[in-house]
Amino acid sequence: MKKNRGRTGRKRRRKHLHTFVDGVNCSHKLEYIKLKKWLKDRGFEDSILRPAEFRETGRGLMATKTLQAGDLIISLPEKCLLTTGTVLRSCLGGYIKNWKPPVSPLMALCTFLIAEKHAGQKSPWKPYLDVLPKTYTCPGCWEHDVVTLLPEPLRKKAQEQRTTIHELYLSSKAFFSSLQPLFAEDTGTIFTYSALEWAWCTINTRTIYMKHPQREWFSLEPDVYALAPYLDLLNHSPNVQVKAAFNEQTRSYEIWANSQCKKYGEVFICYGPHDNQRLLLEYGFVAMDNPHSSVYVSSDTLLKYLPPLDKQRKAKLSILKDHDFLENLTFGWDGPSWRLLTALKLLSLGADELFPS
Ligand SMILES: C[S@@+](CC[C@H](N)C(=O)[O-])C[C@H]1O[C@@H](n2cnc3c(N)ncnc32)[C@H](O)[C@@H]1O
Repeated sequence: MKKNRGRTGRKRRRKHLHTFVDGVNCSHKLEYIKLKKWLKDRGFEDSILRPAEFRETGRGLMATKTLQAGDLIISLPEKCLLTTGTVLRSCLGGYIKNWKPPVSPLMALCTFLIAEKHAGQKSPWKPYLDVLPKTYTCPGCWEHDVVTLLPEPLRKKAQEQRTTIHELYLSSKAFFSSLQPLFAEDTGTIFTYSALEWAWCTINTRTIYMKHPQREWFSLEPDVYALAPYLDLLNHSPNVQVKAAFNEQTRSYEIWANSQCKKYGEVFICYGPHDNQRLLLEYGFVAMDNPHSSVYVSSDTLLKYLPPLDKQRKAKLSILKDHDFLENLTFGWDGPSWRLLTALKLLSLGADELFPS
């Protein structure tokens, strides 16, 4: 009988494979081949990373060799980055410079993404746009009925996110109309609410932090965004550390490993010490085994346990409200946060302690 031919053999082989390979390499797909070529034309030298599908985290980047602390993970030349500078150099630049009141850096980037997506084959950014997600999972994009199922205070934050995008859309309509000379179609059919929602989520979930000097053509909001093709395929892990910054000498955005990553393992970066509520709101996912996990205590819950006959109830609430202490009250792995403890301490003060004579 031939060895390993049966079901047990197949199972064993699969198990053996899984101990080496965490994800399925998808670098052979046409969209990634085109993206790599596009990046190479802009000076990108192939890195040790490959796009892959992972069971736990979806699409991400896989290491083709073991990475040690101190290794360069990726170096993306300035020419590959999409910033407000890119937008100002495009045909949108003149319109942005002439528009009053000035648009925000975020809005300029959203407009650029929508316009380039609309340009299709004609867009020089097509290979990048083709690998961007078609939809996003941030709560601001969820159906209203689904958002109402969320617990407070997450529900309120999700509704605020939706309102933010909606207000941005309404306040930008006139600016979008001003771009009509650039398009054969009615701008109302190009710069739609769903197009803005997609662009807004693209910026909010994928940009790297890169501070640019304040420019007179933009509003005063900080200009700290850069879209970094390919590098933005890196998923988040709260348990890794990397060094990431724009290197003025090499004129490239570089990421350096601070810990080891095994060959064929997923390479992660850390988006910040975020709890799962923040990850869900800003990036549309939650992280397993998140050391920053916390449970939010809504002000309603807090007030439920405040003695109803407390004569100082109104005064205490007013102090907490004025000092913004009715929000972001949490329990973490180490117990109540300092903010929650402070709020609880104030609520449990006796009348003589609250206003000592
Ligand atoms: C910068 S992109 C990373 C690449 C992304 N997975 C992709 O396919 O384009 C950030 C997005 O990746 C996803 N993501 C990042 N880290 C994740 C994780 N640990 N688990 C699940 N999804 C994650 C979230 O959808 C997030 O908004």
